[in-house]
Amino acid sequence: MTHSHEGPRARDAFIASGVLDRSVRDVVGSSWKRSTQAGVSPTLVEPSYAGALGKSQQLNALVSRVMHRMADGLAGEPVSMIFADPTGRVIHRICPDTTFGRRLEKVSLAPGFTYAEDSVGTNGIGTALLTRTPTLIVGSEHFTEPLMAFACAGAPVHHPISGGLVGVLDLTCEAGVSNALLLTYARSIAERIEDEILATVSVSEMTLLRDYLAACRHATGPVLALSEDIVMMNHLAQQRLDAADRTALVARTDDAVGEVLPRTLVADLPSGAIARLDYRPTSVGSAVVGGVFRVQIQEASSRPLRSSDSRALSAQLPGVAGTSPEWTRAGAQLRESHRAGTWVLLVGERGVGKHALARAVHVAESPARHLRVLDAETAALDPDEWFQHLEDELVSEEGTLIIRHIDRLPASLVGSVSSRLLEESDRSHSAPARWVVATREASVVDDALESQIVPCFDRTINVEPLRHRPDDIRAMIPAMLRTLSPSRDLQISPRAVNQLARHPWPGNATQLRDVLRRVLAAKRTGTIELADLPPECMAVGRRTLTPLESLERDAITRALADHGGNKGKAAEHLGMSRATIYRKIRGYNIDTRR
Ligand SMILES: Nc1ncnc2c1ncn2[C@@H]1O[C@H](COP(=O)(O)OP(=O)(O)OP(=O)(O)O)[C@@H](O)[C@H]1O
Repeated sequence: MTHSHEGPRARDAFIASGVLDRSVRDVVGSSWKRSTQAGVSPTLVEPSYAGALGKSQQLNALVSRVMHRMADGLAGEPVSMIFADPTGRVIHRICPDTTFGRRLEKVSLAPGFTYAEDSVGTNGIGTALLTRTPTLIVGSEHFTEPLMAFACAGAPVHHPISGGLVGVLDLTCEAGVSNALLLTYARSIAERIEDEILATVSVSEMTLLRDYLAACRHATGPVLALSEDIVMMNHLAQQRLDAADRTALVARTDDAVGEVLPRTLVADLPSGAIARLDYRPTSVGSAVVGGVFRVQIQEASSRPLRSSDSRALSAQLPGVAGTSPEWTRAGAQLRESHRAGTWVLLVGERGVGKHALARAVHVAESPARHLRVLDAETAALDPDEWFQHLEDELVSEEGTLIIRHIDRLPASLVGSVSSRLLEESDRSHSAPARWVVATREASVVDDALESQIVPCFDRTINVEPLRHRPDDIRAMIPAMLRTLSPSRDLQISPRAVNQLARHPWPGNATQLRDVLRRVLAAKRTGTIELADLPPECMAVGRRTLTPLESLERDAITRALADHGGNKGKAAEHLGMSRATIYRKIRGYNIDTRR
C-alpha cells in the first residue's frame, strides 16, 4: 500500500501527467482515472448538496440507532462515523470530537452533501459505493487535495434479503492516525446494521422486494423500488446515472409512490438527460406499501436539441434579467420545449418569475403568434366562464397559452380541465405551433393535481428561489427600477445593492419589486442609498451566501419549522451537534421566533 511518502508524489505525478506509478494500489489508480474522467477538481472539494433528509425515514432511524450504540467506542477519539445513502449523500454523521468535526465541515463532509466518487473524487464513501467493496482510502490516495489530510474506511451496507445497496458506513479520521483496523471496525458496524434490518423486515418489505426482483430480472435499464422506508436501485442505475441524476430521480418518485394506479412520470435530470419513469404500485391486501419504477433514459445528446442551438437557447431573454446558471438553464429548457412543442409545468416558489419566464420565451421564440394568459386562481369566480376561455384557446391552431397557478384550480374543474388538456395534448404533438405552459407552486401538494393535472404535461421545469441566485438579484434591481419608473434617472449605490443581494427574499421577485416600488415612492431623484431601504431588508446575514450555504440555511430553517423551533431536535434531525446548529443559526441570522 502506498500510504508513505511516495504517496503524494505518485498522486502529483498522476494529476500532472496522467501517469500511474507502480506503487499505487489498483483500486486507487482506477478510481483516480474515473475521477479525472468525471471532471472532479484535484484542488477543491465541491460536493453537491442534495438535502439532509434521506428518503427512508425508518431505515435512517434504524441506522442512527446502531451508530449511536457503536459510537461509544469512539469517545475521545478524533474519528467520525458516517452513513451515506446509495447515491453517496451523507445522512448521518457522529463526531464526538468537535475540533475534528469542524475540520470535516470545512470539506463539507456533513449531512446533505454528496460524497459520491464523481462528486468529490476517490474517497472511502464514494469509492466503496461504486466498487461495492469495503475500501480504505488514506491521505494522498484521495484525489482532491483537501481530503488528503484524512483517512476514510467505507463498508457498503447491503439489504440482507435483496442484496441491494442501502448505503455505506464510513469511519473517517486523520490520515496520520489511521490503521487497518479502521476498515475492520467499519465492516463490523455495517454488519450490525444489516442484522438490524433483517430483524425488522416485514411482510410489506418482502412483497416490495419480490416485485423489485421481478422487475430487475427483465430490466434493460435502471430500476428503482421505494417505500416509505426503503430505496433500492439496481446496478444499471448506479452505472448509467451520476450521483446528481440519481438523487433527482429519487426525488421525482415522490410524485407517485403511494399511488394506487400505475402511472408514468417524466423527470429532467441535472445532466440534461430526460428520464421516463413507469410506476407500478406494490400492494399488500388493499394497502399500497410502495412501488417499483422502471426507468428509460433519453440522453441529452439524443434529444431534439442540436448542439448548435444551445447558445441561442441560453441567450438573454427579453424583459427578464438574470445570468445565474439556474435561471439560464430554466430559460434554455423552456425555449427548447417551445421549439419541440412540449407542454411544460413550471414549478417554483411564489413570485420566482415563472410567469415572467414563460412570457419571455414566448416573445423570444414566437413574437408574431398570440399569447393568452389564464389565471386558475380566478376560475372559482365563474368556473363555467373560465372553462369556456380555456376551450376557446385550445381550439385555436397556434399560439401560447399560459395557465397560471394551476394548483389553485377549483376542485370542481380539475376533472374537466384534465380531460380537455389530455385530449388536446395528444393532438398538439402533430401541431407544435400550439404551446401550453402552466405554473405551479412547489410546496402545494394535492392528490387531484398530481394524478390528473400533472400527467397532462410532458415535462416539469423548476425555477429556483431568488435566495439561491444572488447574482440575479443584482441584475434584476436596475431592470426593475427601469420598468417601475422609466422616466426617472435614479441610481442605486453598490452598498444598497449588496444589502438587497443578501436578503433571503421569501416572497422572491414579487417581494423585491414591491420593496423597490416603495423605495421609489419615497425617493424621486438621485441615488438610492442603504438608508433608503425599508427596515425589512436590513436584517440579513453579514455577507452574500454561496448557493450551498443558502441551501444549508434553508434545510436548517425547514428542520426548525418541522420540529416546532426545537433546536436540539432540528440538530439531531440534520445530524449536526447542538453547538453546530446554534452557530449556524447565528451565522445565517435565522429568525427562530417564528
Ligand atoms: N428575472 C426577472 N427579471 C425582471 N423581473 C422579473 C424577473 N423575474 C420576475 N420578475 C418580476 O417579478 C414579479 C413576479 O414574477 P412572476 O409573476 O413571473 O412570478 P411567478 O413565479 O409567476 O409568481 P406567482 O407564483 O406568485 O404567480 C413580476 O413583476 C415579474 O415581472
